[in-house]
Amino acid sequence: MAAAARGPLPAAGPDEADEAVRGTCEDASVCKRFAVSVGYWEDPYIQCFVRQAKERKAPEINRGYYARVHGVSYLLKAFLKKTECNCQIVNLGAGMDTLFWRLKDENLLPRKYFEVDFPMIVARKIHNIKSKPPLSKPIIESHSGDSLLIDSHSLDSSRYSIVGADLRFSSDLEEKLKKHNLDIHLPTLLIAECVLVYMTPQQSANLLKWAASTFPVAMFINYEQVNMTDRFGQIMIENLQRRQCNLAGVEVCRSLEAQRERLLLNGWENAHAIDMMKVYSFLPQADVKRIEELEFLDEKELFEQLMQHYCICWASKDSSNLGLADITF
Ligand SMILES: C[S@@+](CC[C@H](N)C(=O)[O-])C[C@H]1O[C@@H](n2cnc3c(N)ncnc32)[C@H](O)[C@@H]1O
Repeated sequence: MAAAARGPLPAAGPDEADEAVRGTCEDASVCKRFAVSVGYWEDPYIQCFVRQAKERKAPEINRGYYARVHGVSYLLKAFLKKTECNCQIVNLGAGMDTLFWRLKDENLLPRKYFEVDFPMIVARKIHNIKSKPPLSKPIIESHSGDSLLIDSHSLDSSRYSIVGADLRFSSDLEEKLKKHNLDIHLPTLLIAECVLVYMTPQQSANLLKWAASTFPVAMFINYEQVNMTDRFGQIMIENLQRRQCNLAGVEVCRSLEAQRERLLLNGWENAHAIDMMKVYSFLPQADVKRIEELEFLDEKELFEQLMQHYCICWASKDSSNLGLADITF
């Protein structure tokens, strides 16, 4: 994490602000692509969405992404196990995420996998899918029934749908997802990876409330910033503001307790929030040994600070007693 540059912070208008938020999609996929190229984890699909990063990413960033991908995947697989894949996943603000293809390779596809992002991001993702057989073939293979619907703004197959919508408007979101055969009675996992922080606390509360009141059996996984009121957090905020990117929801990212409380206040139960240093301490020792040998990490203190400023939060609702409340690291 670079130190903050000096000078006044420019203000962004609403369109510029949304454009800057959409730009974070690129940041996430470029960082994941770089970490994959160094060997942190395997993902043959990410290269279909992003060319190799021009600049190297620092080892602390790569390790952080490893813990993020591993942490989200650990909870997700626990959910798939509890539901025996008889479920659906809704990935909110999915960007260029490759989870659908990775789950298919592992024979772990849910009954249906949905992704939502801004229409412009969705159009970009669909363009890639249409032009790259390693992406389109698995969708065609997993599809059954009527013809697969794919145009420049949405994709609907029997196992995978991509929907263009603004998550700040949950009624519009529900209508669009239902057109793609969302089944509110199926156990549902909602994932938000670095997404809620770009909405105001009221908007993310509406989204969380909508999800909690719509799905009787569900789990929510949220990965994002935490402990943002200290000096390190302020530098992170300033660095993003310099790119016109405003963390509208940063107030909820003040502490682990605030993150947990938000889930409870908006209709979720069994809520947990842990920082990424803790997640790192839960990684299997063999994995830690392998990734720590990949690159020399000079800035141990910086790595620890970075990891203390991101967290994974999860919560569930379980009227069918599937045991979702037991899911933990
Ligand atoms: C930091 S990126 C993360 C992408 C992906 N979740 C990942 O981890 O690779 C944030 C994503 O959320 C999307 N996003 C943010 N606010 C949104 C909103 N209000 N409606 C739809 N998508 C949104 C952005 O377009 C972007 O793709």
